Amino acid sequence: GAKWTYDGPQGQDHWSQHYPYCGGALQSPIDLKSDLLRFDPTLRPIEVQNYNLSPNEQLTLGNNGHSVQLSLSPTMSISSLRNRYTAAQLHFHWGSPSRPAGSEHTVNSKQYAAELHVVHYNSDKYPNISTAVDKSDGLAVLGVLVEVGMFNPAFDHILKFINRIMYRDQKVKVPAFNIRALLPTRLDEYYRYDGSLTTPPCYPSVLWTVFRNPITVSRQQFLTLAATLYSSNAQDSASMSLSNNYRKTQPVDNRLVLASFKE
Ligand SMILES: NS(=O)(=O)c1cc(-c2ccccc2)cc(-c2ccccc2)c1
Ligand SMILES: [Zn+2]
Repeated sequence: GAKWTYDGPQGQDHWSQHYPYCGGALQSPIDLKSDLLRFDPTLRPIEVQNYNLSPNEQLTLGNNGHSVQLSLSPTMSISSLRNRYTAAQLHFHWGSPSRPAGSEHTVNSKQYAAELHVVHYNSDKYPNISTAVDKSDGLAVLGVLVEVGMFNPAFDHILKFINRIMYRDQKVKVPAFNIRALLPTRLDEYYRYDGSLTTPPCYPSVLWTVFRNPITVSRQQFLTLAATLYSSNAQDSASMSLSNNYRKTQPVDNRLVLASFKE
């Protein structure tokens, strides 16, 4: 579709001109405010299957001009939801080298350095992700907040190849690794709400699970993520850095935001 950006004339305040859902209801991300949350004791720990991929398997790491994304094996899934959701891809949103604040969801207005999204589709109901992407029960995304702290060995399985996909539309095959190591230790503490894709076309088709506990990456790892990629392609004379690729928080309106834990 038409090209969109996070800032400027095609920036997020204008997305709804070409993508009407972006101006509609059930939009993501949101600010996860304590006084909005409702503790829900029926929310079970998230259970994932086959996240521990073999290094013999290869995944595609790519720069799509808006994020760095990694294709995932269709053997991976979330098994603890009403339907089975099969993994499709993961990608990140981040700030900039000078401002390590680029998460999409915020917690009591605190913005984290970055955010990881692991995108799954309802494979009980839909044959593939393209048919699922605009259905109200189509997608389930796991959101992981990222803060700067201890070095993260799992994150390096992606970072060590990032200089091969500096420009838009570049892709590279990489060895698979244990994707579970990118998630926080505790999968029983999370926020849950009905929302949308945080990029155009902003379909209100996502069951959001944002884990309470962030993962950490080292400052050097964050800088590598935030300072290496371009949103322009290799031929473009003027290179545009890929940074601050996060959508601002959206109105919650009368949505219920659930928590699987008591504060
Ligand atoms: N941020 S997100 O989780 O809502 C999201 C989901 C999907 C997505 C991916 C596959 C199937 C269905 C939805 C794609 C993107 C995306 C990010 C950057 C550039 C373009 C698209 C973002
Ligand atoms: Zn995302």
